[in-house]
Amino acid sequence: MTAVTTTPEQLIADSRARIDAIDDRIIGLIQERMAVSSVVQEARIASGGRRVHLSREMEVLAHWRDALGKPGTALAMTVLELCRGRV
Ligand SMILES: O=C(O)C(=O)C[C@]1(C(=O)O)C=C[C@@H](O)C=C1
Repeated sequence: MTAVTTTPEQLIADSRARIDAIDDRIIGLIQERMAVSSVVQEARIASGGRRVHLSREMEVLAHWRDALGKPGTALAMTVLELCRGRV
């Protein structure tokens, strides 16, 4: 069997490349979420409703908090702001 040695520098560089790739996927998913969220908001506005739906936002915040703890709530608030603007 051949031992494969990795230097710390190589491990860090490889891991950072993976992190950058993961960040690109997260950004892509957020952009996709923004587009879907716009569809919902525009449909609601077109039928006489408001852009913001607070009880639904509470469900979204709870979902993120349950998965990621308190920082998940802060992250979800930022995601919601990206999706519907500032309230
Ligand atoms: O689910 C909705 O009703 C949406 O409009 C989507 C969404 C979201 O991005 O999650 C955006 C604005 C609303 O205030 C609530 C939630």
